[in-house]
Amino acid sequence: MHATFHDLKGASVFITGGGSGIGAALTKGFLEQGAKVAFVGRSDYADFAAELSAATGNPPMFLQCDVTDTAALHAAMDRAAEAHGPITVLVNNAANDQRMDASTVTEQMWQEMIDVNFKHYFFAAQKAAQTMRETGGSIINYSSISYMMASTGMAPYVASNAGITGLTRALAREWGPVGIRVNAIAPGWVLTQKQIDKWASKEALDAHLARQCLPDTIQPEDMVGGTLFLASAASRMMTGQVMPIDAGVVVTG
Ligand SMILES: NC(=O)c1ccc[n+]([C@@H]2O[C@H](COP(=O)([O-])OP(=O)(O)OC[C@H]3O[C@@H](n4cnc5c(N)ncnc54)[C@H](O)[C@@H]3O)[C@@H](O)[C@H]2O)c1
Ligand SMILES: O=C(O)[C@H](O)[C@@H](O)[C@H](O)[C@H](O)CO
Repeated sequence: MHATFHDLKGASVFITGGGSGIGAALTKGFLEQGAKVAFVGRSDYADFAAELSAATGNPPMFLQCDVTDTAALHAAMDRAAEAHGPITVLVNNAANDQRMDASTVTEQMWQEMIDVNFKHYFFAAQKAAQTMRETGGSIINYSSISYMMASTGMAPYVASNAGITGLTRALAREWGPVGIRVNAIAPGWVLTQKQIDKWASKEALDAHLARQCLPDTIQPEDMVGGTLFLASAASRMMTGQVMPIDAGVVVTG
C-alpha cells in the first residue's frame, strides 16, 4: 500500500510505456491516487486499461502510439490534455534495453536505440512544458543505474541513460524559473516479466544481488512510491536530481 499524496488527486498525468513493466505499476499507482492518467504504448494495451478501470474504479486513457514518432506522441499528449486538462505530471518511461555487442552496432541500430531510449524524453518534455509553464509541473525521467555500473552489452542504451541525467539537469535549470521541476529516477535491476523472460538468469541475478545492500529482488511496485513523491508537492524544492532506487548497489564493488 502506498502513501497518499493529496495533491495528486485529479492531477493530469501522462506516462509513456505505461502498459507493461514498471510503467504498468506507475499507471496503477497514479490511478489509486485519484489522478487522471493517460498512457501511451506501442502495443495494444486496451485490455490492461479495462482491467485497471475495474480494479481501481478510475479509468485510465490508453492511446496507442510509437513514441519515436514525435508528431504522433504530441498528438497523443494533446488528446490527453483535452480529456484531462493540461498535463501537470509527465513520466518519461518508455525504453528498450535490447542487448547488443558494441562492435556490431550499425548507424541504423544506433539511431533506433537513441530514438527509443532518449529522443522522445526531450520532445515529450518540450511539449508538456508549453502548458506547464502556466500551470507548474513535474517531469520525471526514467534513467537507470546502468551508466553508473558501466553495464556491458547495451552501449547505446547506457549512453542514453547517462544522457537522460544531463537532460534532466539542463531542463531543470532552464525551466525552474517558470515552475517546472525535472528529476530522474535510476532504477536498479527491476524484475519485470520481460527481465525474467529475457535476461535474469540465475547466475546474472545472483551476481547482481551480491552487489545490493538489500538482498531482496526489486519489483515494479517498488518504483511507485518514489515516482509519486517526485510528482507531488512533497518534493516541492527538489529538482535536477537523479534518485537511484536500486537496493543500494555498490557501484565500484
Ligand atoms: N527493468 C529494469 O530492470 C530497469 C532497470 C533500470 C532502468 N529501467 C528503466 O525503467 C523504464 C521502464 O523499464 P521496463 O523494464 O518497465 O521496460 P519494459 O520494456 O518492460 O516496458 C517498456 C514499455 O515501453 C513501451 N515502449 C517501448 N518502445 C516504445 C515505443 N517505441 N513507443 C511506445 N512505447 C514503447 C513498451 O510498450 C513497454 O510498455 C525504462 O526507462 C528503463 O530504462 C528499467
Ligand atoms: O536498465 C538496466 O540497467 C537493465 O535493464 C537491467 O537489465 C539491469 O539494470 C542490469 O542488467 C543489471 O545488471
